[in-house]
Amino acid sequence: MITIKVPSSSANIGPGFDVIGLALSLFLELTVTFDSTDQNPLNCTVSCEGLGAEEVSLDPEVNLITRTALYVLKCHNQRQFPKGTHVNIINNIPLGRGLGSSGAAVVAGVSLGNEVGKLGLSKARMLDYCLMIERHPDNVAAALYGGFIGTYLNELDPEQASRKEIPLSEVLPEPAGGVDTGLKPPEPPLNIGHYIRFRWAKEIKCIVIIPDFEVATHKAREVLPTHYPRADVVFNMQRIALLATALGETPPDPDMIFEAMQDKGIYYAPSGHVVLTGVVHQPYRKGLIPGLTEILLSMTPKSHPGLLGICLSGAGPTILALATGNFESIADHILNDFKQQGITCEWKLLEPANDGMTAITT
Ligand SMILES: Nc1ncnc2c1ncn2[C@@H]1O[C@H](COP(=O)(O)OP(=O)(O)O)[C@@H](O)[C@H]1O
Ligand SMILES: N[C@@H](CCOP(=O)(O)O)C(=O)O
Repeated sequence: MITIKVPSSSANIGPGFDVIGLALSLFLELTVTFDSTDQNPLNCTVSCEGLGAEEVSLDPEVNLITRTALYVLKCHNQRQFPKGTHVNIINNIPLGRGLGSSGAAVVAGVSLGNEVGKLGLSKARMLDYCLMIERHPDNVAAALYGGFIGTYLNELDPEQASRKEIPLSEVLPEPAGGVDTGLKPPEPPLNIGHYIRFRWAKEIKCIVIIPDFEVATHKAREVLPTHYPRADVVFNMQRIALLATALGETPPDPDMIFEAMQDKGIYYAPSGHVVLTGVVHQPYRKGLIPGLTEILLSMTPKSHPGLLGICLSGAGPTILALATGNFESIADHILNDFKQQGITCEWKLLEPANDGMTAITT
C-alpha cells in the first residue's frame, strides 16, 4: 500500500500574489492499493470520501489527481497504471475556497505517478511537473515542500519557455486520452521554478473563515488586470519585503505584520476622499466575494487584540486571519460580517504544515 499526504495551502498572504504560499494543517490523503485480478480501463479505479466526494469525478480519465498521474506516467513511456491500481481519495480540503485544493490534487497526482511508476523523481523535478499543470507556483510549492515559502519562476531559454507555455488542454487532456494514442505528452523543461523557506514564529496561528460557496481560481484570475501602475507594484514589493521577515520574528509585531499583509493602501486625499493605492489582486476580486472590502477594512490589531493581519486566502472566498490569541472573537467578527451579506461560513484554527507532501510505501 502507498499512502500520499498533501497539505492545503493559503497563497498570496496579502501582497505576495503568485509568490508567497503557506502550507496548512488540512490534508488531502490518497491510499493506493493493488489487486491484479481487477480489469479496468487504464488499470485504475478511484473512490473518494470526505469533502467534495459528490463533486469529484471517479473516472480516472477525468479526475484531476489520476489525470495528472497519467501525464507523469506517459512522459516516462508508461501508458497506464500498474495492473489493478485502486486510488482512494480522502479529502479534508474544501474545494474552490482558496485553500489550494487543486494545488494539493496536482501535487498528489504527480506523487502518485512517481510512486506507482517507480520513477524516483526528486521533489525539484516533481515541481516542474506540477508547474506544467498549475502554473502559479505559490500553492504547489507550499503543498510539495511545506511551511511558509517564497516562490519564483526561472527565466527559461526560448525553446524551453515555449514548452512551458503549451496549452493546459494538451498537457492534461480531459478525458486523459486512453491508453493507446501512442503520443508522448509535452515533458516539462528542467528547473521551471524554485522556492525559499521563511521562518515562522510558532505563536502565530491561522484562522480560516470558509464561506459556503465556491470561487473557481481561473475565474478569479480573469478579473485581474494584465498591467499595473508602478505605484501599485512598488507598494506591494515594499510589503512583501516586510512579510518575509515579520512573520518569523518573536514576539510578533502586530502593527508591522498588519501593514505587511496589505494588498491595498488607503490614502486620505486633502479633499477628504478615500483613495486606494497599491492594489494587485484583492480589490479586483471584491465583485466575486460579497463583503470582502468591508471585512478587510473592519479589523485592526487595535480593534481586535491578538489579531496580526487579515487577507483573502488565495483567490478566495476564504479569509485568512493571523493571530496570537482571541481566535474565537476574531472569527466571530468575520462570521458576522459575512452573515450580513447572507453568507454562512465555518471557521477553523490551523497551523502551518511544515512537512509538505509525504509518500510512504508499506
Ligand atoms: N481531491 C480532488 N480530487 C479531484 N479534483 C480535485 C480535488 N481537489 C480539487 N480538485 C479540482 O480542483 C477544483 C478546484 O480548484 P480551484 O478552482 O483552483 O480552487 P482551490 O484550489 O482554491 O480550492 C475542483 O473543482 C476540482 O475540479
Ligand atoms: N496566486 C493565486 C493563488 C490561487 O490560490 P487558490 O487556493 O485560490 O487556488 C491567485 O491568487 O490566483
